[in-house]
Amino acid sequence: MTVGQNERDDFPGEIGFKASGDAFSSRIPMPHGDVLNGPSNTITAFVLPSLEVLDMLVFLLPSYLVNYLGSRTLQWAEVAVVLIFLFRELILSLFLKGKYPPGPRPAWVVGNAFHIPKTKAQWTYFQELGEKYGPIVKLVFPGNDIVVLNDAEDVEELLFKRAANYSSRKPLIFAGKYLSRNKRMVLLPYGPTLKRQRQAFHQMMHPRGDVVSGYEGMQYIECSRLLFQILNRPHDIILNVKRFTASLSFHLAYGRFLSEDDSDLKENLAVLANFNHSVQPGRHLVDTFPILDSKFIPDWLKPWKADANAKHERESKFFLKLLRDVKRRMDKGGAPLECFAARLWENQDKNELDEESMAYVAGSGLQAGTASAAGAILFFITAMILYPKAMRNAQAEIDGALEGEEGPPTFEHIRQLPYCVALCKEVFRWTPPAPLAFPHLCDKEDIYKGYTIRAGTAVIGNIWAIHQDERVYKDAKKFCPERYFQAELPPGAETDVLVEGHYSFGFGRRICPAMHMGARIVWIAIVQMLWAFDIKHATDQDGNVIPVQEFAMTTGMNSEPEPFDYSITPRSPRHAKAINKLWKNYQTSVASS
Ligand code: HEM
Repeated sequence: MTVGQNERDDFPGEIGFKASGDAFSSRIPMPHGDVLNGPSNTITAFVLPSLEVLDMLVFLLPSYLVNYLGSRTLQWAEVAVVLIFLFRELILSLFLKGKYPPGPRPAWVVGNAFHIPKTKAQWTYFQELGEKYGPIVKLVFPGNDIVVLNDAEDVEELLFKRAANYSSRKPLIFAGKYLSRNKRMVLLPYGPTLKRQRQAFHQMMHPRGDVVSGYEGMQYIECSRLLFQILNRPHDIILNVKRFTASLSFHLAYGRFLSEDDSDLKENLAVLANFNHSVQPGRHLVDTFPILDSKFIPDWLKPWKADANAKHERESKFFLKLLRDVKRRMDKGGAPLECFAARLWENQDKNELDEESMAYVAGSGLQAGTASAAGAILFFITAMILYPKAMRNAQAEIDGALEGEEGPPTFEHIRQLPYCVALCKEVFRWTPPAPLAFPHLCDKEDIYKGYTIRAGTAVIGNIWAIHQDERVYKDAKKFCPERYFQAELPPGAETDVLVEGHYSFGFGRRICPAMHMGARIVWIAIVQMLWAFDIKHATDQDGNVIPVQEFAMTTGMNSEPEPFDYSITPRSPRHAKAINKLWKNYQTSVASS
C-alpha cells in the first residue's frame, strides 16, 4: 500500500512541533521542490522478496545437496548456483534498476552490513555516499534495508509531513525485548504504549503551574557547581561537564542531588553504557537474524539472552529504587516535590503506566539528558578554542547586559543576549550531538520521488550532512554564530528560538520530547561559562600552541569531541571570587536538602 501524504497528527502529548493544518512545521524554512510521487509498483512487491529467496537458495543449496544427495551432485549444485546468480542479475537489471534509491552494491546474503564503518563516524560515511549517489541512499541489510536521507527537503517530507508512516522503530530483540522489556521510550514502536509514555513525558516537562522554566532553580544550582568545579579542577573539563549534565538530569528526574559518594553517578553511567553498546548496529546477531530468538532454539544456545536479562535486572533495579524513593519522600509530606518522578506518581492512573514503565520513563529522562547535552557543551568548548572571535563577541555582549551585576547571566537575560542565542544554535548546527538521531521505521510501503521505500525500512535522517549543506549554510564547516543572529528576538520566542533553524533534536513525532529543556540546559551552561572563563588553546612547555583537530568526534548514537588539549582560566580575580561566593551560597541549600 502507498501511504498518503500529510496524514493528520492524531498523536497527543507532543511538544516541539506544531501541527498546522495537515503538515508539521519545518525546523528550517526550505525551498520545497515538487515531490515526484510515482504509482505504487506492484512488480516490486513480488520481485524483491523473490530475490531474497534466490539469495537464500544460493546460500543453502550447495550444502543441502552435498549433505543429502552426496558429493557427486556437487557439480550440479555449482551449475545451479551459477544459473540462479545469472537469473538474479537479470531480475535486478530488468525490473529493479531505478525503483529503489541508489546505493553501494550489496554483497550476497550480508548486503552492505560490512560496508558501514565501526570506528569512523558513520554520518560522514553516509554523507560521502550522498555525494556519490545522490541525497537519498539505500543500503541493504539482511532482514531490512536502510534508507539514509542527506537532504533537509526529504527529511521534511518523509519524517515530518508523512510522520504517520515514519515514526516507528525497528524492533530490537536484545536491547528492546530483553534488556528494556519493551519499556524504553526511544525503542518503542509507534503505538499506544509510546503514546502513553510521551504523554507522561509531556506532563513531566510542565511542572506545577509553570512550564520548563519551573525547573530553573535546580539548573542554577548545578551551573554554579559546574563553574566552581572548573575553577578548582580545570584539567578535568570532560568529567566536570558530564557530572553537570548527569547531576542535573538526576535532579530533574528525582528531585535530589546525586549521592556524594558518586554511587548514583557510576551506576547511571554503567547502565547507560550497557544500553548504548547494545544498540550499535551489528552488535548482536539476533537483531540481524531474529530467527535466532526462536522458541525452538534452547536457551543454552542463546548466551546473549542471559546477558540481556542480567543487564535488564540491573537497570530495572536501579530505576525502580529511584522511583520508589521519590514515592517515599512524597508520602512523608512536606513541600511538594518538583521532579519528573513526582509528576508520574501524581498522574499514575491517568497515564495508565505500571510501576516498571514509570521507572523506565523517569530513567529515560535521566539517561537521555546525560549524554546529548554533555556532547553539545563539550563541542562548544572546542568551538571557543578554534573561533576565539566568537567567544570575545559573546563575552562583550554578556558584560554589556549585566552592567556591573556581580553574578552570571540567568534565563532572564536571554532577550538581552541575542548573540549568545545565535552562538548556542550554531553549536547545535556545527556539531550535532546525536548526528544520526535514532533511526525511524517505515511502517507501510511508500513511494517517494519515484523510489519505493519498503515497509520495515529503517529511515535515517543524517543531521550531520543536512547541517553541512552549503545551499542552506554558507561556509558550513565554519563555526559562525552570525548566520543565526537576530538583533531582536520576536516576543515570546525565548522557548522556541534555540530549537529552530537546525535538526539537532530529531524529527517528526519522535522529536526529542525534552528539546526545550535540553536546549535551555545547554544555553545556560554556555552563557555562564562564557561569563566566567576564557577558553583557549593549550600550549606546550615551549609556549607552542597545541592544535585542536576540528570535527574529531567519537562515533555511536551520541557523539562528543575526542579528548583535546585546552586552557580554561577565570576571566579575572573578580570572576573567580564571584564563582566561589555563588557556590558557597548554593552549597548551604545543597547541604540542607
Ligand atoms: C542537548 C540536549 C539534547 C539533544 C541534542 C537531544 C536529541 C535527541 C534526538 C536527536 C533524539 C531522537 C529523535 C528522533 O528519533 O528523531 C532524542 C530523543 C529523545 N530524547 Fe533527547 N536530546 C537532548 C536532551 C534530552 C533531555 C534533557 C531529555 C530528558 C529529560 C531527553 C529525552 C529524550 C527521549 C526520552 C527521547 C526518545 C523519544 C522517542 O523515541 O520518542 N533528551 N533526543
